[in-house]
Amino acid sequence: MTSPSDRIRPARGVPRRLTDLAEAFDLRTTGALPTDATVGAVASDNRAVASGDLFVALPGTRAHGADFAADAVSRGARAVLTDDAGAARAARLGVPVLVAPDPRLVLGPVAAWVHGEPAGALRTFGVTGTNGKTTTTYQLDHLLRALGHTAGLVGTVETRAGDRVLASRLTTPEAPDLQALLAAMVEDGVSALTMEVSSHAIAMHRVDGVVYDVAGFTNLSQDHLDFHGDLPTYFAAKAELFTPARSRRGVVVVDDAWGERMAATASVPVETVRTPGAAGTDGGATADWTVSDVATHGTGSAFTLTHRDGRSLRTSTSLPGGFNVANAALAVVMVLAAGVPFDEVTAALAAGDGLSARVPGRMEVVGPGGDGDPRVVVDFAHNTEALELALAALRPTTQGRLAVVFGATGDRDPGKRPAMGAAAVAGADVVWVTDDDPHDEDPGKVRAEVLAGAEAARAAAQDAGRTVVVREVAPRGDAVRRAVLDAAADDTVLVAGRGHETVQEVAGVDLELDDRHEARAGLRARAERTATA
Ligand SMILES: CC(=O)N[C@H]1[C@@H](OP(=O)(O)OP(=O)(O)OC[C@H]2O[C@@H](n3ccc(=O)[nH]c3=O)[C@H](O)[C@@H]2O)O[C@H](CO)[C@@H](O)[C@@H]1O[C@H](C)C(=O)N[C@@H](C)C(=O)N[C@H](CCC(=O)O)C(=O)O
Ligand SMILES: Nc1ncnc2c1ncn2[C@@H]1O[C@H](COP(=O)(O)OP(=O)(O)OP(=O)(O)O)[C@@H](O)[C@H]1O
Repeated sequence: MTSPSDRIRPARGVPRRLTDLAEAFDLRTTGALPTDATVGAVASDNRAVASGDLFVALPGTRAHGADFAADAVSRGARAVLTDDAGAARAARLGVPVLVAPDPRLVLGPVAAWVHGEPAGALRTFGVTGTNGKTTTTYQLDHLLRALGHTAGLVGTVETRAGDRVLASRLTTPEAPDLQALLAAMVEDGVSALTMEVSSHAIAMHRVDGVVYDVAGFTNLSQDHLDFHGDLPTYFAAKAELFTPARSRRGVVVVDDAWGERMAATASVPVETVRTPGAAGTDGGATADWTVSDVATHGTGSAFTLTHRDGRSLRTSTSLPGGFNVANAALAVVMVLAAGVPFDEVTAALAAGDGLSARVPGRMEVVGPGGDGDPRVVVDFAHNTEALELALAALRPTTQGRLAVVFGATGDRDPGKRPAMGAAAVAGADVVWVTDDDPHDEDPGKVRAEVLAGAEAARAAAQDAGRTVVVREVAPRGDAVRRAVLDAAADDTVLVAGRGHETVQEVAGVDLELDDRHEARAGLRARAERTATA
């Protein structure tokens, strides 16, 4: 995990006058601004402040940024931008104070202005959706590099600016970090940026100040309702991305009603993509792009992508499952929507072995199976739909039993816990209920809510003549190792929910926990058991 002070900043920059800033954004000041006062960057967390920064003190749910303004000034902040409440507390710090009614609303445009609007110097792609953002951005990054771009990537797993890499704290960074990152990318010669745009980020104005050349939409299902309240509000947050203030063009997967609604409500030009996974539609006749002829190809799938004007290409993705065909198709169409010529994209796909990016913790094969061992796959699925799809993706290539190890996140979305338990029983033969990230919630209580759904589904499956084994094991490391040890040679074990994550937050303590490491420990224990048998 990185701390707020870890951020990628440009090495050079043109300091901007505070008087120009106050005028450009119509900011009230609590006194005369020195005409020579300048700022070179922006920070909204005191721990990230460097000399010459503007510190933006935001009101929050847990604190007001003004609580940290004195420390920010001691770290070299040249001025404070805040609201009226913050201004009263920052007044005696000996630096200019600028006031905005809602500083979070101006934070993005101010940070972009201070850094010289860096997004304008990049080809920019933003991907939103409940599931598939990380996978799609990695595939986009892979294709942009195959096209010769120096590509930048921002998302849940990591932030890459050319050769600089930083582990991510948020899926979508706060505006000061994002704009500094974009400025550093421009400085490093990055020509194309791909990033995940979470619904939280849109709702909290983190990406204000960026107009994406192309915005992509994967899908919408139940998640994060503890923040958005309900699905229509969650949808509305994502729909914001497909407006002229935030993007120039859009590409929308219309495999479900939410996708069709996104395409219909977008106020920017949109191209639609439909795959054979489309539920309850007319099979794609009305989509701009249609995926067809999906076939197993190595560990993933080959597929054909055809436009209504007849243009067609055949390519592949290395990641299994129909949903990864949708992610791959979305990535290709987003690049085409950016104006890259069709034949250049076709050639780059051929040269780059299709969409073959390895996405950390997304259907990551830790043990391929064979030599007496089960196949072991680690995935990030942590909501009901993702779990269903991940299990469905692995079932066709599982000769024996399909086992799943998973839990539900504490302090988030309790409504989805029984449904995840039921989804696991519906899709697997052996279900190991364990912990995910409990955060500050009692892990046993979270497991019990998941088990309630699992047990009900298990009883129903038994009545229908299908036996499913449901077990509860904690802590998570034990559950992963036991599932791998318990599996037969022709089984598959899916370890779902945490993917690439290496830290488990338990009651405020960050514990080292990497599912891939635990899975490999289980495979080693099998080898030792065989050796001593
Ligand atoms: C719901 C949400 O997103 N909250 C974010 C929000 O919190 P907040 O407005 O309540 O702020 P606060 O924590 O009260 O702090 C107030 C101000 O004081 C500042 N501060 C705070 C502490 C300190 O020591 N120094 C300091 O300067 C903060 O930077 C902030 O400006 O602003 C904070 C500062 O940037 C974020 O840390 C916090 O993200 C929390 C940690 C979080 O968990 N966010 C998750 C839900 C999130 O954003 N997830 C999405 C992905 C979702 C998905 O698709 O899975 C993401 O984009 O990562
Ligand atoms: N297009 C899709 N539709 C449904 N499920 C998907 C899709 N793509 C991936 N998944 C499933 O969702 C999980 C998360 O995928 P990924 O990390 O790419 O999505 P994400 O939107 O970035 O998730 P998060 O917002 O939590 O970071 C995967 O591990 C997989 O199980």
